[in-house]
Amino acid sequence: MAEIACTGVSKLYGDSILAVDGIDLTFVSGRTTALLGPSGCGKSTLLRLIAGLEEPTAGTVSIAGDPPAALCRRGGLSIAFQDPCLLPWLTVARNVALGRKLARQAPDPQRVDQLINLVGLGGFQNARPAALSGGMRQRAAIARALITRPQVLLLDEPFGALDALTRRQLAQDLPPLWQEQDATALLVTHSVDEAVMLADRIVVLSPRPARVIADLAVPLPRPRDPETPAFRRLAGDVLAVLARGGEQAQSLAAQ
Ligand SMILES: Nc1ncnc2c1ncn2[C@@H]1O[C@H](COP(=O)(O)OP(=O)(O)OP(=O)(O)O)[C@@H](O)[C@H]1O
Repeated sequence: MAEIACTGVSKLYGDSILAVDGIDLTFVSGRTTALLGPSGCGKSTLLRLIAGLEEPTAGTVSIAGDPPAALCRRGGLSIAFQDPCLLPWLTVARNVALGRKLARQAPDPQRVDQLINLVGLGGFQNARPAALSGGMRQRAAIARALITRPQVLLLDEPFGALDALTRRQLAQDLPPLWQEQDATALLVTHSVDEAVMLADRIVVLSPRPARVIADLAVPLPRPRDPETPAFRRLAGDVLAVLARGGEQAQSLAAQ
């Protein structure tokens, strides 16, 4: 079990850029949470703090009671960024397999194949990144993040460069992959539909500095269809919360 606990987490860049302000959140195993907020609000900063890539200026982040670095060292934490960061000289299969090598796990060519097929790259195992579209590279990066069967999976707008149809397909196909292994998954997004499609829980953040303005359950069965009335209703509610958060921040700034 890899419960993530953020306690009073803040991040100040330099003297004046407060990106994250006093976040208290717990994320439990087997659940997918979307961190939703307007552009520049501090979502990626919060994700980097949880990954241990940056240190908070106040508060603490722990995973299963330890600092994030402890899980990283054991290969239990994977992160996929919007920029896929594939190694150009390696094939798709080798890029995906690299995830296990870096985590010092034994090779598992069968899982490499399975994941490549699942993200819709079947037939491109031997292609190099230069021969792929941006969206295909992103899908390869998602497969690489999943190859270690991580206990914690952090996704920073991983579907940003994908077309609407592929996003929808991956949103259906991917969550079962990390749910079956009881991973604690966090997804950063500014798309309400993506949050409702993928998550069990949506944490809505204010404009910078990121503060929690709502913490909502997504009680929709899977697979989800964005065209259904229940989906549209929930997406509308979330959007209203997001818009209210923006208005509150503007009126505070004006005071
Ligand atoms: N290394 C850094 N040094 C200084 N300021 C930074 C740094 N990283 C982020 N910031 C600032 O912190 C704020 C939050 O940035 P962050 O990337 O976390 O937002 P975001 O919500 O993920 O944005 P987007 O949705 O546009 O990706 C921004 O004002 C950004 O300029």
